[in-house]
Amino acid sequence: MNRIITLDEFIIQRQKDFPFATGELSGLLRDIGLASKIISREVNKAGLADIAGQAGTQENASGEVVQKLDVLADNLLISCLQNSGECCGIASEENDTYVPIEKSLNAKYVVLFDPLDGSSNIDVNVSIGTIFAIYRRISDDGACQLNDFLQDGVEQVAAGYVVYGSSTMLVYTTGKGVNGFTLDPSIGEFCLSHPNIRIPQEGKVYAVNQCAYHKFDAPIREFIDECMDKECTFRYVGSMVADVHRTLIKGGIFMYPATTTAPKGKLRLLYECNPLSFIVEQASGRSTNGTQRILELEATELHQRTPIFMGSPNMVNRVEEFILAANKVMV
Ligand SMILES: O=P(O)(O)OC[C@H]1O[C@](O)(COP(=O)(O)O)[C@@H](O)[C@@H]1O
Ligand SMILES: [Mg+2]
Ligand SMILES: [Mg+2]
Repeated sequence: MNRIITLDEFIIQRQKDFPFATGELSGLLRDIGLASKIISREVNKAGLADIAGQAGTQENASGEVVQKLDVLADNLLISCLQNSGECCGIASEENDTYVPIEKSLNAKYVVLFDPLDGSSNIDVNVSIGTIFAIYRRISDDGACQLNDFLQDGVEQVAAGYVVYGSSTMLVYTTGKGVNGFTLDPSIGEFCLSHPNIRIPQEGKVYAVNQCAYHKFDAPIREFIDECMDKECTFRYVGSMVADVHRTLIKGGIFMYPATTTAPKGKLRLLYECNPLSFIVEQASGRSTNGTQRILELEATELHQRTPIFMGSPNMVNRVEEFILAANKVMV
């Protein structure tokens, strides 16, 4: 039998890569690993009455319907992030504003997350996920401040996602490559299954909400037309985590462009786009809003949205060429 490397063991091993690390980040990653195991257990019961369906008539900060599992995952992450005492505050897609962690107000890190991504897929038993980003606080000691959360994506210290699919997988980066761990339910441990993930440089799969085709700008439609002419494969789960995970492993492009009805796109910069862009770039892929690198976009509000194009360099470069050409014509 091959030697099993658990997530906890891997995190401890990797601490050696950071000579001045004192173990705080490792504590946070372990907290997130624990929360993910509990969320995974609950997701596996998603069809059962007390977990299924909407959380009353509640809407989140973006005006979207909230599912019971969204609330459960949000609460679980907040409570597990208090374990190690290394997190001074969190910001979540489900909360209007950031939440200081009273027990560890002076801690060094803040964590931002989308507790359950793709939640409209819960009730139809399709893959969903959790996305997280960790930043070093920039304010002095004491309660965290808004600017601790409004940092550029390039400042991320670590980021990752968990996909609750045919198996549960946790994938993360601390800026030195990307590694993936599969949850072995029989021992309750995430085990290293995908070391040093690299995205295929030449992809042939495109993922986009094709129904919105007529609402996209002309260059995006031209790119999609070209994908169809070239007989690229089309895949779209409708859970960003699952679509990006497939893109990372098989290559291709995931896009959520601006539309005439959502001129800033749908996906959230801080909770979805930045962490997944950090992972994709660390796996040698690319991520852009069409004209600018996602990780360099200025964050001005917690629930900011951005269009996004991410994945294999050949396909991201190509969609950028269409956008650039259209912008030149306009000038
Ligand atoms: O239904 P659409 O417009 O294709 O949107 C799908 C996108 O919305 C999301 O579900 C939004 O995430 P949440 O479920 O966390 O709100 C993404 O995961 C997905 O990529
Ligand atoms: Mg989401
Ligand atoms: Mg969500």
